[in-house]
Amino acid sequence: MENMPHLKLSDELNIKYAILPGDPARVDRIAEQLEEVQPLAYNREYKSIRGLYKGLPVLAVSTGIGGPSTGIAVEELSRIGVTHAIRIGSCGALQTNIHLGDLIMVQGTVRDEGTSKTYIELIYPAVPDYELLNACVKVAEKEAIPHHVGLGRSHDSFYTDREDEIDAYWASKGVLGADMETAALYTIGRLRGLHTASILNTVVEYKDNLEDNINSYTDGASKTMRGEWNEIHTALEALYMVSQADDR
Ligand SMILES: O=P(O)(O)O[C@H]1O[C@H](CO)[C@@H](O)[C@H]1O
Ligand SMILES: O=c1cc[nH]c(=O)[nH]1
Repeated sequence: MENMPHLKLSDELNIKYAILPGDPARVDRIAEQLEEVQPLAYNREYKSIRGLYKGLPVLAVSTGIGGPSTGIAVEELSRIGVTHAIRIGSCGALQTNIHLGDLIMVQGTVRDEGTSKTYIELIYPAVPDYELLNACVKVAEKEAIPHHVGLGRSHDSFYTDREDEIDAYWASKGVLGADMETAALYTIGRLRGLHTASILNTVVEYKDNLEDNINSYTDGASKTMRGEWNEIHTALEALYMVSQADDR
């Protein structure tokens, strides 16, 4: 048994399926959709619980903000035997038809961050596992959950003097939304043989005030909270679907 230095989890858990919020507070809201929940660890930004979804053992672990902490989480999860991981994040939309609480299923993401670059050159794509993302899309379609499928952009900064200009550029290239962790998850996950997907809940509409929206999100605005419930539900259903197919 090896206890991971950051997550403080070991392979004794023997759990293959994980959902990964950025925010540790989201772990408690994931718990509301699981049964037989057990707290596991809380070290730095990494808060973890285990629970059952329709009888399937699932791990929920927060990854913190940005690529570096996400990269560490992906590495340690892979070392303790996790094989499938879905990020349930939040994002700012980059298209005007995407509204608060809409989900973005990230089909590929622009690697505009530093962590994935430390692993492999930028010509390597940041893409999800096809089957896992497809399972997420099928759940959203079946349950009429508002969602969009397309490209994301993962970045490392929030408050530079060029944010509007950068957003306008990527919006003009058809990118749907921006987060900070999907590129590290997809790139490092794939290099380590993990099946990954990323679902992002829209907490800022395009051309809205970023700080106002983030604040209203933390205050529990209903559309974004509904989006969060939907992304957790979608990820859990998708993991369950894929686990059933793996068992056959
Ligand atoms: O809500 P999470 O999952 O943390 O995701 C988004 O929110 C944080 C920024 O506010 C960044 O981590 C970004 O990717
Ligand atoms: O605009 C936003 C909102 C959340 N997360 C981001 O990365 N950008």
